[in-house]
Amino acid sequence: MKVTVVGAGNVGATCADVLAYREIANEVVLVDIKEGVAEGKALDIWQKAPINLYDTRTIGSTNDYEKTAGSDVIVITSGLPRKPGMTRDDLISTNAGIVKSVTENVVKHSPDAIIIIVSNPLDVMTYQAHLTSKFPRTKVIGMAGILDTARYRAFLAEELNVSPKDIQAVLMGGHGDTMVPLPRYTTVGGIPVTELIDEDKLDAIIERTKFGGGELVKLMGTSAWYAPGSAAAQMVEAIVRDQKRVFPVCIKLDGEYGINDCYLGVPVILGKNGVEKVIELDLNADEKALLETSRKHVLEVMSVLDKNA
Ligand SMILES: NC(=O)c1ccc[n+]([C@@H]2O[C@H](COP(=O)([O-])OP(=O)(O)OC[C@H]3O[C@@H](n4cnc5c(N)ncnc54)[C@H](O)[C@@H]3O)[C@@H](O)[C@H]2O)c1
Ligand SMILES: O=C(O)C[C@H](O)C(=O)O
Repeated sequence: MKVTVVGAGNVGATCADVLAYREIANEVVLVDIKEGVAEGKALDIWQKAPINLYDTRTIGSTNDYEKTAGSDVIVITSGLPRKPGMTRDDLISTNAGIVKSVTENVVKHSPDAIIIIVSNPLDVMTYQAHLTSKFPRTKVIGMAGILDTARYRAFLAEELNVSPKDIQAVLMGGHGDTMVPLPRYTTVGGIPVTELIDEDKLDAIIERTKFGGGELVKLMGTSAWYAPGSAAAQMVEAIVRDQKRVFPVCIKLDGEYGINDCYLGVPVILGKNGVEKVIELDLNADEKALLETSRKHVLEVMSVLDKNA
């Protein structure tokens, strides 16, 4: 299997590294616009292979998309990250242009690939890539839900002093402050989380999760990469190994949850065909209201992209 990662910055290089050392693909091509950066990082990852014992071939390219030809999966991480004081939506004008031109280049050389978007604002960049590629909606999807859910699970594991491995959860909606955590679908080793934690503590964890990206931007002056890069690699793994994993993934909704033409995170089954099924949960009135707020927010940002098109 061949995987291309566009953007050899913090998230892209981390994703390529995870794909290599976990041998998720046979070949990983890392592309960046900055001269030599992708080649250098790909070479560094390759030189780690004899130490960490893997044989995934990593290749770097400065804007030469010939090298990406025939990729099975493409991960797009190119674009600006936010700085303290910015929202993800502030990145739209710069990143929409980058995602559009990168998508044009990758689809030319890999017409059958599945595209995973990471660049922000995530839901709207997924829209951009879908518009540009004209691929089916099930093959142009965004990574955010795995990351947001991981943050929620990590905070819960810390609070309950249990292994993060035993926490299962679902988060829905846009990748932003309006994301929709679902305590009703959160379990700890099969036990509903609400039986193990006070309501006010759970509410505080949900609030922290919603602003989890911003917390890291404030600490580091730029956004996170270890968890995001690993989350994108986990989506690639589900596809190339046809694992049928159940993950929250951003996709254009086509009637599911009574929503049309909006890109939102929802639980799906992910396998060799991309999104193989959107899972429709029976949301209660409060959960539906939160999802509606999230939908309205994403639609507003989508309309900025439409105006600038
Ligand atoms: N979806 C998520 O959950 C999530 C999580 C973390 C980061 N992000 C987003 O991912 C993006 C990348 O973040 P980062 O921390 O890796 O940033 P970064 O600045 O470290 O890396 C971005 C890279 O993209 C490259 N690039 C820019 N234009 C390009 C083009 N036209 N072609 C190829 N490469 C190009 C840059 O040269 C740079 O190396 C940001 O938009 C960030 O907001 C999303
Ligand atoms: O917060 C950001 O700007 C990056 C990313 O979306 C994240 O959640 O870490």
